[in-house]
Amino acid sequence: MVDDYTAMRREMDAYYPKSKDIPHDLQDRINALGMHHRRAGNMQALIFEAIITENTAEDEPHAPPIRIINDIDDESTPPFEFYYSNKRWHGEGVPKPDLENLQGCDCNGRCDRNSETCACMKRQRQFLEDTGITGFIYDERRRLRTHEYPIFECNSHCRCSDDCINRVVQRGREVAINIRKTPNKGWGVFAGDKKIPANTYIGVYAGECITDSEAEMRGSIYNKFGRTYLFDLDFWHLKGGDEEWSPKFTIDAYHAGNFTRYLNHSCDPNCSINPCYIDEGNLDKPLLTIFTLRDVAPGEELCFSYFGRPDGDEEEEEEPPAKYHDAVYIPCQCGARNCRQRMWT
Ligand SMILES: C[S@@+](CC[C@H](N)C(=O)[O-])C[C@H]1O[C@@H](n2cnc3c(N)ncnc32)[C@H](O)[C@@H]1O
Repeated sequence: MVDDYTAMRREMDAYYPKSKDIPHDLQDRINALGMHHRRAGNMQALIFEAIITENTAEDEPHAPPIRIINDIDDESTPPFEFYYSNKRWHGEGVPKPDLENLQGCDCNGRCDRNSETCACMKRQRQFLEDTGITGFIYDERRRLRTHEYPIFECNSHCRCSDDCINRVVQRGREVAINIRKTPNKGWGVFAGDKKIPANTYIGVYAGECITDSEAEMRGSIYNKFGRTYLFDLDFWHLKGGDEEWSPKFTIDAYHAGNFTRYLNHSCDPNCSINPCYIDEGNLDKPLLTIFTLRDVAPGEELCFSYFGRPDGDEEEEEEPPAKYHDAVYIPCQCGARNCRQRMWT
């Protein structure tokens, strides 16, 4: 199955999704119904779950189905305001995926973690120098060996096999998760019935890739209703020591996105966000990939820190980037012992 899937991806090299093509017909029809119909019992949850399965069957063939659960109030599903998708949709002014500068490896079968010649290994090694890690960033069980470092997976130009150890994010989600209503943070993402081990891939923060100026404009609209799904492509390895550097692109999961748009903030997060490159040679456009930082118990909520990884300096309050000058502060409801008590949205 994975073999077929990767072959299909290779053929589709030339195709990339664009924001203007995000389907919205179903969302429009459902939103046109009266509130009575939109809240009718479990029907909505079944439709929502079916849409998720249908829209993601190709790119996460091993994923257990996602359940929508609400034992808090009578809102049967999150609002039907977005197109459910694991893909990245390219907005106006955003360059298409750079496949010309994408280098593949010439390995046979699975890439060898001790190889001296694997091009993907060499590229990865450049970015792991200060960690002391040799080999790929994944271990034999496909778990992440260090967090918040750029991940360079084998790609469509590589000769290695589909079961190569350096292909993890591209295989799609394999763990069970549910979207569940929380008492005080809206909807959230929770582990399914099984424990999720530390360093496991959870999902990709999917959505529209938009320019910095578009993000600023959308940010001030979202701030008015106190809910934002913007995530800047802002990582240390892109700055190269340049104090003036600012992110060129932002991911907006408002119009299109997947379950990761429901990940809430925690001051003591159990997940991290990591930049990852697969079929993209442009360093400014990594995928945002979510991995567990520690073992997650069955049914536990999955959260990441909206302010980057806590560095232990609790006195230091992170400020929103200058472009989100009208960001709104709200009380943080994460409940962690080290909670900063407030967050910006
Ligand atoms: C990306 S959305 C997360 C999903 C959101 N709960 C929902 O129902 O759509 C971010 C929003 O969730 C809420 N949120 C997330 N983490 C929170 C926290 N720790 N405390 C309070 N609200 C939170 C805020 O309204 C924030 O703007």
